[in-house]
Amino acid sequence: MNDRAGTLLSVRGLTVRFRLPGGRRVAAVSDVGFDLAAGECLALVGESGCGKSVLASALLGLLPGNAEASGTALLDGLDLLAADERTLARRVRGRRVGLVPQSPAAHLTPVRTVRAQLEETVRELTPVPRGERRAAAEAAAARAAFPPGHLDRHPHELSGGLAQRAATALALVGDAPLLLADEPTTGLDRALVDRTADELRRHTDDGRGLLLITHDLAAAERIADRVAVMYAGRIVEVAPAARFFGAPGPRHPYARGLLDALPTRAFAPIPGLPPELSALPDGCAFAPRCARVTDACRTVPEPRDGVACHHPEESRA
Ligand SMILES: Nc1ncnc2c1ncn2[C@@H]1O[C@H](COP(=O)(O)OP(=O)(O)OP(=O)(O)O)[C@@H](O)[C@H]1O
Ligand code: NI
Repeated sequence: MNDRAGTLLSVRGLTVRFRLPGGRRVAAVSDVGFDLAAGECLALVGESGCGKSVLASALLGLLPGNAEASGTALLDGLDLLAADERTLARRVRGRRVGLVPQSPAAHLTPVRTVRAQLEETVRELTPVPRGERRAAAEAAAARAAFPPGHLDRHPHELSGGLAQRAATALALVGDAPLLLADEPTTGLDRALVDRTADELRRHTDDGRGLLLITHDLAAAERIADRVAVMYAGRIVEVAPAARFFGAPGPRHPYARGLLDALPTRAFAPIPGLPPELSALPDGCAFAPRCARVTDACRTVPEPRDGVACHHPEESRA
């Protein structure tokens, strides 16, 4: 599942800064790099405000006007960060990158039925001739396990779970090789979280790459092949999910703290708060909260073996 030869998305040096009035700058994403293969799910986890959604917006060319992005993000040879809006609109969004949104209810158009929205998206994104759009829309619904009997309903007539499936069906219409899911399970109960996660996994097993953005570590553990942990705009650890959630466990002190904070584990929160991204300290951003801090932490650690820390926990494999 980690077939490097099948790399679908390759991100290097991705950095996003927001300019604020008064000359302040928000370092939302800093020097992020990762690869994602076809058929692979990479979970991007980290506390609220660490830059996950900004990273996703950068990949989709949907950053607001006060943002500056640099770096590269190659998807099938096309640099998403260098592409112009026309290319992104015509060739990328929906066609090469399917977006499973954070809040499906907000993403769906309230005044139109699910069927109408699916058919419209089929018309926009695929060459399917008019007479076959109805069948194509029904096929997309089926792929997302959306029940055909509910196709003629409006979004407000759907449960949270069905709204999520409708949004996923829309994301699947263009048969994009990369799926980007930003908090797809927010607001769902545990059973629905599991089901939604399993469905996303199924679309990954069909050969798509899935970037799953979530702060739900249980969902990440359930379906991810690898986990990337973000802190204050940087990826501080990337590890195979089995090693991260099992043995030897996370190696970055922040990543270990995230897992230890889970109610199902030690239930011990990390002391302190993440830094303001408009006033990042020099050096390692986690140092002020880290029990293992040393003088070396005054510089930003370079990632080594998937961990950006001057004193990672030893691999106990
Ligand atoms: N348009 C903007 N202008 C200035 N700062 C912004 C803007 N959009 C986002 N930010 C800042 O960028 C940082 C990263 O935000 P982001 O939404 O990516 O966090 P996140 O990790 O997705 O959090 P959550 O889990 O809550 O969704 C935050 O500090 C946020 O305030
Ligand atoms: Ni977010």
